[in-house]
Amino acid sequence: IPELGVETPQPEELRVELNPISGERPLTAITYRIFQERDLIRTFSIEPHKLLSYLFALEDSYQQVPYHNKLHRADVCQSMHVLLNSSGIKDVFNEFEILAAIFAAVVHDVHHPGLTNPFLIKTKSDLAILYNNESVLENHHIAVAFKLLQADERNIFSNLSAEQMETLRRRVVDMVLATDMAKHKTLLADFQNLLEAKKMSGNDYLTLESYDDRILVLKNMIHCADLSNMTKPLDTYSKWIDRLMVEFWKQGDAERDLGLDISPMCVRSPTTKDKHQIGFINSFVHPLWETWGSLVYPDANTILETLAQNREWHEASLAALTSSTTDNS
Ligand SMILES: C=CNC(=O)N1CCc2c(sc(NC(=O)Cc3ccccc3)c2C(=O)OC=C)C1
Repeated sequence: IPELGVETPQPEELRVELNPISGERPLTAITYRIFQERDLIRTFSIEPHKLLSYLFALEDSYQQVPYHNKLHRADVCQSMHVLLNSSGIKDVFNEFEILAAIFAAVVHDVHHPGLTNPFLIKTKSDLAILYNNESVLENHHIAVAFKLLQADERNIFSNLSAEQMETLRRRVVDMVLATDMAKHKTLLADFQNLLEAKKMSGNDYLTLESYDDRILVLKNMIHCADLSNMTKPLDTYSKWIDRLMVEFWKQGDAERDLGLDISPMCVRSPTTKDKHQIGFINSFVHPLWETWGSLVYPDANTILETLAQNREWHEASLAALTSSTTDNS
């Protein structure tokens, strides 16, 4: 498969043509490139025009929300691509698992309404009724992703056997469901138990035999990719937070208008952003990345340092805010 996806006598002209697409279509550009780099198109005889049609449809299947949009999906897809190459697990996963992992990352938030599961549940939304309050958003993302595959011109897996398709679907469902924040504590505890057991067995590299052990690592990997904003350099990280806070504050306004309790991170106040980030990093992000860091040691050391610095930045910013408010109080 040529670098630009199609044979051309004028690669430079085509590259100029394609650039605006990668600007408007970051998800398609990034995902297509990753499929190429990992040779997935050739290995699974994926027809390039079907891959582009599917990615375009995926990119166009979204609601106008500031954070949970195609940029976030492109970001998680790229982060997954990097995490799959971490030392200690680089040669663990086979091409089928890699196909499932990249696909799960690119579809994991498709058609996200910009609202949280607790909100959808307490407002008795159609989605919560449809999915019986169980991982409401995540079930929706998976259903939309596979619905889009049903059109023949978008079925990128048409050359997989029925059995391969069944296993791929199982893996994608397992990974996307694992991005539900409500599953975090169990997912991380199982991951820590697995690593403890492996350490006890003494061999220094990770050997994963069972489907359950293998998918458990991939579930934690996509969960890490989904919560990787706080491990990025501050200027990138703060751009993500600003997008997310707009989404949360809009939800807070809706909760207020509906006479519902306002979720803590949706309260419009100067200290919410810092308080929520500090709490979220302490309860979810640091424990998860510390465990991941022990699996891929020393690959995640920089990430863990950046995470600590970002948390300190919020603590300093909160201290400055609260001292200034106490000053003039
Ligand atoms: C750039 C910074 N990013 C963040 O601060 N977050 C990432 C996304 C997120 C939260 S808090 C939260 N969600 C909630 O806090 C609501 C909730 C609480 C408990 C169970 C399920 C949902 C989410 C979220 O939904 O992402 C899903 C992976 C915090």
